[in-house]
Amino acid sequence: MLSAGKVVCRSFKRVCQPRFLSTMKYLNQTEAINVDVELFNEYKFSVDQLMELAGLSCAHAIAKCYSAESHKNVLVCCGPGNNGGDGLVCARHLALMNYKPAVYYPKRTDKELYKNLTHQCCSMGVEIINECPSIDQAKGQYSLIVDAIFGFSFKPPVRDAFVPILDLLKQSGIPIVSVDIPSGWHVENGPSADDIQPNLLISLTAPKMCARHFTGEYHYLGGRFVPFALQEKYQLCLPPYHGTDTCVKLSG
Ligand SMILES: NC(=O)C1=CN([C@@H]2O[C@H](COP(=O)(O)OP(=O)(O)OC[C@H]3O[C@@H](n4cnc5c(N)ncnc54)[C@H](O)[C@@H]3O)[C@@H](O)[C@H]2O)[C@@H](O)CC1
Ligand SMILES: [K+]
Repeated sequence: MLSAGKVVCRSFKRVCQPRFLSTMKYLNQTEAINVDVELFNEYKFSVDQLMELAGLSCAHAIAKCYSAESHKNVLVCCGPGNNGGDGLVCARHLALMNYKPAVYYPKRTDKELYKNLTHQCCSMGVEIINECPSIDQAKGQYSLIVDAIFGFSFKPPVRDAFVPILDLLKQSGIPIVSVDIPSGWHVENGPSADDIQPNLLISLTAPKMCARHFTGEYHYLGGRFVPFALQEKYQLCLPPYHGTDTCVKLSG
């Protein structure tokens, strides 16, 4: 039985995975919001449950692409919404995985969950920086930047408070890891000419339409929490995760 299972598994990977990749759904903004609402309202997940799994999967995807030895110092930029929350969780897990993350969180959300996530980072020795670093400071200190500024609820144009940090991401040349959506990109139409170009994109739940325009090195899917019935309802055709992995490589 075991060897028959292995054969099925091997042929599944070889024959079926490319089919999944070509039929995988890329969600528009409304579909992304609807899946989100359904997870909370129908399946009764709490925000912090999903955020923990999302942020953990981001830390795992980062570790698969950039080792703590070669990319120890990581600047994690967090925005005001749940994408920023994923960033705070990711920073905490990176610290546990022997990276040295620092968090830049310019517009803090006045909610218990975000206060707790920030407190956890502080208590675990993650530096919280209050000023947006200059390009020279960033180049001297960080070898990787995590972009957890805006996710699927972003509506262009970028408001003034976030222009300096997005300029840093555009101009520093430090590799960028974008969580769910490259910040500043239109969620459906993708980037305009001067938008950031991440090296690693970690789509969460299912890729959004803008991910079709991603040309960076690695694309991963994380957020392994979507119930099979919900995957079927939205015909997500997600690729199979391997074993106990929390993320799966889509390209790279
Ligand atoms: N089920 C899901 O789909 C899950 C989603 N999660 C994360 O949640 C994200 C979505 O979170 P949210 O809906 O809170 O939204 P976002 O985190 O995408 O951003 C919303 C925040 O950004 C601000 N904002 C929007 N447009 C702006 C602009 N042009 N300039 C400046 N600020 C702007 C809004 O005022 C709001 O504070 C996803 O992308 C993903 O990262 C995960 O935490 C877990 C599960
Ligand atoms: K982002």
